[in-house]
Amino acid sequence: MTKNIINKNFLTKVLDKSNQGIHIVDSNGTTLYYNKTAEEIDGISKEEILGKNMKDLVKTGLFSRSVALDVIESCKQKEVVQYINDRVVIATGVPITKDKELEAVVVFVKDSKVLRDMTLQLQDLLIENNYMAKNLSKYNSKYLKEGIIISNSKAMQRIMKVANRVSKLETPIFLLGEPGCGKTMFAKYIHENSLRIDKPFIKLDCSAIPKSIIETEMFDDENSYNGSLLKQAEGGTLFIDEIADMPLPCQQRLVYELNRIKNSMKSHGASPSIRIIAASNENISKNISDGKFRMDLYYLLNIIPIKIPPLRERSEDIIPLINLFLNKYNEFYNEDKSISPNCKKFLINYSWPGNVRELENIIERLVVTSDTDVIDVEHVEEFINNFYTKIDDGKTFKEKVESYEKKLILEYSKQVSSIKELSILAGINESTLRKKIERFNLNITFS
Ligand SMILES: Nc1ncnc2c1ncn2[C@@H]1O[C@H](COP(=O)(O)OP(=O)(O)OP(=O)(O)O)[C@@H](O)[C@H]1O
Repeated sequence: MTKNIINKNFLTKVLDKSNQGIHIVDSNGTTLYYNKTAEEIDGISKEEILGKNMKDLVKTGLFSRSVALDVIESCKQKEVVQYINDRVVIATGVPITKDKELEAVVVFVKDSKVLRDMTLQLQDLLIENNYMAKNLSKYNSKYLKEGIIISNSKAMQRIMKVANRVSKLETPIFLLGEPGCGKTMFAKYIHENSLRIDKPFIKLDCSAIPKSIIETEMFDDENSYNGSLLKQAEGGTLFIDEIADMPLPCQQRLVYELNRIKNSMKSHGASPSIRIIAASNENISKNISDGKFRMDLYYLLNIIPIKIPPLRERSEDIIPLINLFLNKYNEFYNEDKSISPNCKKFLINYSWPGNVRELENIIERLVVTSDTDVIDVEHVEEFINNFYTKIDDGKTFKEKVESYEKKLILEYSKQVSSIKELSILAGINESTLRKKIERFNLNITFS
C-alpha cells in the first residue's frame, strides 16, 4: 500500500523548492506564506513580511505597489511590474476562492533578470541564426551553380576541383566510369562552367546509334539530318559518349580533327572551334590491345583523364543523393515521403551496379509505389531482392555484380512489354541495356 505523503508540511517543502517566488496573502492582504525564492527575488526576509498587512508595507515604502491588493479589490488575476529594492520584478497575482468568496491571493514572482538573460540568449540565437542563414544561401547558390552535383565524398570533391579547374581550358577531357555514375552530368557541368557556356553542347552517344551512321552524323554536313555534329557544336562542346564504340574509320577522322585543333592552338594561339569531351565506361586499354581503339586517339583524348568512381566506392554520397532524389520526386509527385533510418542503412550497404542512375530510379519508384509515408526496408525489398551477396562464394566482385545485374534485368523484364520500358524501369540507357542483354546472353521475351 502506498503512503500518502502529500500533507501541509510536504507541500510547504515543495513550494520552498520552487524557482518562482511565491507569496500568499489572506483576503485582507495579510501575508500567510512567503517562500525562499521570493525572499531572494524581492530582497526582503520572511520576518519582515509574515503576519504583516500589504497596505502597511506599501505605506512604509517596502513595496512600491502590491499586486495582491489589486487582486483583492478586483478578484481577478493580474500581472504587474514592480520595483523592489532597485530590482525589476514581475508579479502575477491569482485569486483563490471558496464558494465564490475570496479566500486568499497567491502572487508568483519572477525576477526580470531571468527574462533579461533569456532575451540576451534569444538575441545570441538570432545572431547565430542570421549567420547560418547567410552561409546557407551561399551554400545554396554554390549548390545550384554546380547543377546539384552531390559531392560529399572526398573522391567526388577531388573531381569537382579538377572539373572546376579544367572547365576554363580548351583541352580535350576524357571521362571514365561505369554506366550511370555521372559522366554526362560532368560533361555538361564542364561545358556550363567554361567560356563556351553560351554556345551549344552537343552529345553523340556512340552506343545508341548504328555504327554505320556515326561517321556521317559526326562529319558529313550534307548527308546528316541537321548538318554534321561538328558543325552543330561549332564554338561549343561536342560530348562523345561511349567513344569505345566508335568505328575505326571514324576514329581516324577524329584523330585528324583533334590534331588540326591542336595545331591551330599552337600556331595561332586561337581558341579551337570546338571542344571535345569524350567518355567511356569500357576498359579502354583492353580495346586498345584488341586493336579496336586507336592508341593515338587515346593519347590525344587522355590529356586530362577524369575517373569517376562507382557509387559503391563512395558511400558518403549515398545519403545526400537519396535526399536530393527524395526531394525531387516528392515535389514532382506532390508527395511527402521520408525514408526510415533502417532503410537508409540498407541502401548504403547495397552495391549499386547501376550507380547513381539506379539509385535515382529506385527512389522515384519508392515515392510512387510505397503505401505509407515512411518508406521502409520492406518496400525496397520489393524491388531489390537478395541485397546481400555471400562474401565467401569464390566469385570476384565483378562477377557478383554481373550475376546480380542479370537477375535484376530478368526480374524487371517480367513487368514490362518492351525494351524501352525495361530501360526506363531499370534506369539504364537503352543501348547499354541491349549490350548487357547480349553480353549476359539473356533470353528475354516481352508479353
Ligand atoms: N553526383 C551526382 N549528383 C547528383 N546527380 C547525379 C550525380 N551523379 C549522377 N547523377 C544523376 O544520375 C543520372 C545518371 O548520370 P549520367 O547520365 O551523367 O551517367 P553516365 O555515367 O553518363 O551514364 P551512361 O554511361 O549510362 O551514359 C543522371 O540523372 C544524373 O543527373
